[in-house]
Amino acid sequence: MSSIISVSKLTKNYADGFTALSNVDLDIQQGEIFALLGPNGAGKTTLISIICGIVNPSSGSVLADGHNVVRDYRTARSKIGLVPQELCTDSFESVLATVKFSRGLFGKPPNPDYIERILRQLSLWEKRHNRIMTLSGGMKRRLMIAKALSHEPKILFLDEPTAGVDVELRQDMWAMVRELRESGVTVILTTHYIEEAEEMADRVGVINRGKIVLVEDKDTLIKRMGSKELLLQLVEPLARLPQSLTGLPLELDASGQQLLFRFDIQQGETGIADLLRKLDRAGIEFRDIQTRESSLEDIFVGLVRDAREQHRESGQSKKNTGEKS
Ligand SMILES: Nc1ncnc2c1ncn2[C@@H]1O[C@H](COP(=O)(O)OP(=O)(O)OP(=O)(O)O)[C@@H](O)[C@H]1O
Repeated sequence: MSSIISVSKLTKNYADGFTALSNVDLDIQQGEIFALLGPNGAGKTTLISIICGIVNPSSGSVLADGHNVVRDYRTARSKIGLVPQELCTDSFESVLATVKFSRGLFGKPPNPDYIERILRQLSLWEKRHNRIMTLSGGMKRRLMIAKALSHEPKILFLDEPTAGVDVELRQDMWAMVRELRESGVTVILTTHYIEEAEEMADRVGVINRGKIVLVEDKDTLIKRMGSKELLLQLVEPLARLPQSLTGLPLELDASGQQLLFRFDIQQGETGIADLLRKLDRAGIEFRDIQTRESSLEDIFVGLVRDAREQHRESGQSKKNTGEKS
């Protein structure tokens, strides 16, 4: 698969001096659903806004379908559809008129067949003559997607597509996004719902304090979710793992007093019996044993916390050296 969006060394310093993005590298593959996760203020909207040409980067570059979003703005922007968080439409217009108008803004010639196809796909065709103010909340959200797709973009950004939406409508949205992917559109969504990323995404990226801290295949993350940890408190601390235990998914913590063994609960054979035999043979005794399950939520929270601590530490060391943070 090739990259349809390529973000390279992207930094954004706002006018007040705040650095919202710092040296971000990210590649989105053609035809995937990519979920961008991050806590409030992490930089998700800033990143999307730069890719969509709404905000100027301070340094670095973004290519959308091979076109530089600053130097070749019009062509790059025509490849992208953006569904913002807020519903913003003229409520007196009809559904059909507003979608046609959006297409016209990109200088595309009329294509009634295409407009009909997307309105049918989004279950809005029957409502095409309705004024927007008469639509339900769910229909208005679908209309925002129809507007974003009106100029036949290859890439669709969905900013918090299901924020404040009920469970049923959320599932409809998920089904629809999958259909869009089937039709060849690359979808990038931001979300606060880990469950949503889990349900929909092919890959997941985590952003925190303007830095990408993880990009990973969702199935790999799911596997991690299915993994459990076994913690063994040792009677005597170890300086290092003995040779007979290397090659196992086993880690010795910095104090040398705790062993962490990771295993997959979905596998019939966990490897615990083998581990215990090997510990016994190596003469390693433990006084306590605990199991712990890690979820995607844990992984996410852990990543964000680690990044926060690193940030604090680097701020501290800069203070110590008198450097500005
Ligand atoms: N125009 C601006 N001037 C100064 N700082 C800004 C500006 N826009 C955003 N910021 C700051 O940049 C940081 C990132 O904001 P951004 O909106 O990109 O985050 P986000 O991840 O989308 O957050 P949320 O999930 O809350 O929407 C925040 O600390 C925000 O206050």
